[in-house]
Amino acid sequence: MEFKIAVLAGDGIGPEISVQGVDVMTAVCEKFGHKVSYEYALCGADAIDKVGDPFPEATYEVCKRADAVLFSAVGDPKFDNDPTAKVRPEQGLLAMRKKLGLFANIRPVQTFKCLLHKSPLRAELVEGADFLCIRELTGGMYFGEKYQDNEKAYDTNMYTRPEIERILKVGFEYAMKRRKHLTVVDKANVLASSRLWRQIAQEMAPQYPEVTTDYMFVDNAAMRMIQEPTFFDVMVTENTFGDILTDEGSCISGSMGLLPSASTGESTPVFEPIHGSWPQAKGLNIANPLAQILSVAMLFEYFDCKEEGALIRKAVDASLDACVRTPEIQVEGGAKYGTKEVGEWIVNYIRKA
Ligand SMILES: NC(=O)C1=CN([C@@H]2O[C@H](COP(=O)(O)OP(=O)(O)OC[C@H]3O[C@@H](n4cnc5c(N)ncnc54)[C@H](O)[C@@H]3O)[C@@H](O)[C@H]2O)C=CC1
Ligand SMILES: CC(C)CC(=O)C(=O)O
Ligand SMILES: [Mg+2]
Repeated sequence: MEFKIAVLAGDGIGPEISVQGVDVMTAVCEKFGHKVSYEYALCGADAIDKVGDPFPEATYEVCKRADAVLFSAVGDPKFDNDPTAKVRPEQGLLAMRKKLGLFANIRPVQTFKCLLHKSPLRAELVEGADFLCIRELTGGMYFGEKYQDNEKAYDTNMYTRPEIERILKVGFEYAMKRRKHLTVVDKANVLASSRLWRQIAQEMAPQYPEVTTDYMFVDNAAMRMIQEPTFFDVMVTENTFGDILTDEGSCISGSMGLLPSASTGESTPVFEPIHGSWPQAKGLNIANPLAQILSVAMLFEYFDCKEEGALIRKAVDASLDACVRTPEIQVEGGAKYGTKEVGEWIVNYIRKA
């Protein structure tokens, strides 16, 4: 195959993990005889500083002509700490998702056997947890009408029937391919938007008689994820709830630096870690590159390159087993590995495999 990849490194730890993702992509392509080329483009705070726009038109063009986007993270404290800033790095990420029509964000939450004790939850509780959060990505509060003055502010949580139907369909279809259990997470006891989600889910469920569909309020789901994470197979939920619940999900795996995702929909898919730009770690070579590297595995799997994805997963497992890990998941007293060293170890493993 031939892959044209748009690389959007962004801010904070973004550029450091991006390099590792690209190197793994290149190593796998060499191994399997695929051609790969990269086009780098600006986004986030970096793009605001350089051209005044967090998702410049030139970046959009690069994304449109690519087969896939390898995205890292955006965000910078100088904007986080200025609630009056009119242009923000995160608007670039939202613009990319909206313009590319990426309505379905697939976020797998899994455990690694050797990291069970790194979860703040008891190992026996998280063992075997393996679920997908299907997060709606281009609607809801992040995109609804907003207003802000010194006395009043609001964000509108709006969803239309077609938006709900298409994301629920993704949820039901993933459930069919997995353990056939779909949990629709909403707040239908309070929110009108959630009631429409639940109504449409109930209308669609009979089309998937093999799927056990249940409905759970988001506050209860947040608790159940901690209490019994193995309960879940596929959960489908709106943009805001999915964003929050998957950060919580990273505690099941043991680190924010472990969770990849695929943002898919109407055009070029984007593969991105679920975490942000962790600005405090910028330049320190301590960020875990695995979320980015596993996003590359998801990229290959999206294009039906199963062996390529499996090799990356094998290399990641091997690095963890060999204790080649970044500080937040390192064994006590073990050798120290940085972002770069973990990435290089994985690339070498792939080359030798
Ligand atoms: N997709 C994106 O680009 C996202 C961007 N952001 C932005 O990122 C900036 C920082 O936001 P935060 O709320 O601090 O979230 P964050 O995800 O950047 O960091 C939260 C915590 O997660 C851990 N963490 C994150 N990435 C890690 C990695 N690769 N390896 C090991 N540990 C890691 C660290 O302990 C960190 O303190 C903000 O400007 C925010 O708006 C936040 C979330 C997503
Ligand atoms: C920074 C936000 C726009 C998004 C976010 O937190 C996420 O996609 O996980
Ligand atoms: Mg988030």
